[in-house]
Amino acid sequence: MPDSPPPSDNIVIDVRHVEKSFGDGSNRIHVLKRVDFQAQTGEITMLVGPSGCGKTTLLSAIAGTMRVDSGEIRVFGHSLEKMSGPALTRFRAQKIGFIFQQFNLIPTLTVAENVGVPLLIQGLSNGKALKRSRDILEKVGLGDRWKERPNKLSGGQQQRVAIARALVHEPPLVICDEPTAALDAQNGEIVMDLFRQVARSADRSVIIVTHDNRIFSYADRIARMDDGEIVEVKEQDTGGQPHFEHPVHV
Ligand SMILES: Nc1ncnc2c1ncn2[C@@H]1O[C@H](COP(=O)(O)OP(=O)(O)OP(=O)(O)O)[C@@H](O)[C@H]1O
Repeated sequence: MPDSPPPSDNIVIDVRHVEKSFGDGSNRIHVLKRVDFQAQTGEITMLVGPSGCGKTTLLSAIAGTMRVDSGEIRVFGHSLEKMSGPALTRFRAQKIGFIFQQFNLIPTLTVAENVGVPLLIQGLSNGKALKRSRDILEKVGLGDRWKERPNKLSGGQQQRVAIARALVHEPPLVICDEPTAALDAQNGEIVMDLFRQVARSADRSVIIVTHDNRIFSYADRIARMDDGEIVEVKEQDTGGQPHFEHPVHV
């Protein structure tokens, strides 16, 4: 396949003709079928679609935690396929904050130590990392829980710790899989306002996979996926004042 032209300045994610299958022989399933997808800086992009259509698989490919079979994924103009494993790991640590469905908190560390992990990877001292971790824990409403172990917290509180850890090193790209699933309206609003702040920066971007119809008004762009393909992309005017909906059903 010919090398793609470099993306325009505000395209942060550029996915072209990406395919991915799992399994062999008669068990083989073609999960991503020639996906094309873009996301821009200064925006929240939501990826929606029925369960099993391939959203998490696409997110994992963009996050560089899973290699694809064919096609190309550029993040900030860098082609992920062309990076070696160690280079990809370094790139991810610097550029991307992740929130996955499983919160992946380390049970033996305190809440603040968990949040500080990306800062330690970047070489900050323990003291500075702790201060910044406590600051962001304050913002997600967990300022008083920093010394606890994660298993002492509820599911929604653990989700907020995972969100704090994804944002603490101020990565230019934040990638989230169902970030509000375990959150009540008040905490959902706090978290979405934080994502909104991130996406207000001209050089940052937030991608959210979600089934949560309470948060759709925060999206600048909604990409709908079905059966391994992006079938529709809609731009939304958030009017500067998106708000967390109180749903009839979630
Ligand atoms: N590592 C894997 N090995 C085999 N099959 C997989 C793997 N990961 C995902 N799949 C399959 O790929 C399909 C798409 O899964 P994926 O998790 O991407 O869907 P999704 O749209 O995110 O679903 P949901 O909304 O329920 O989270 C499913 O059929 C799933 O079983």
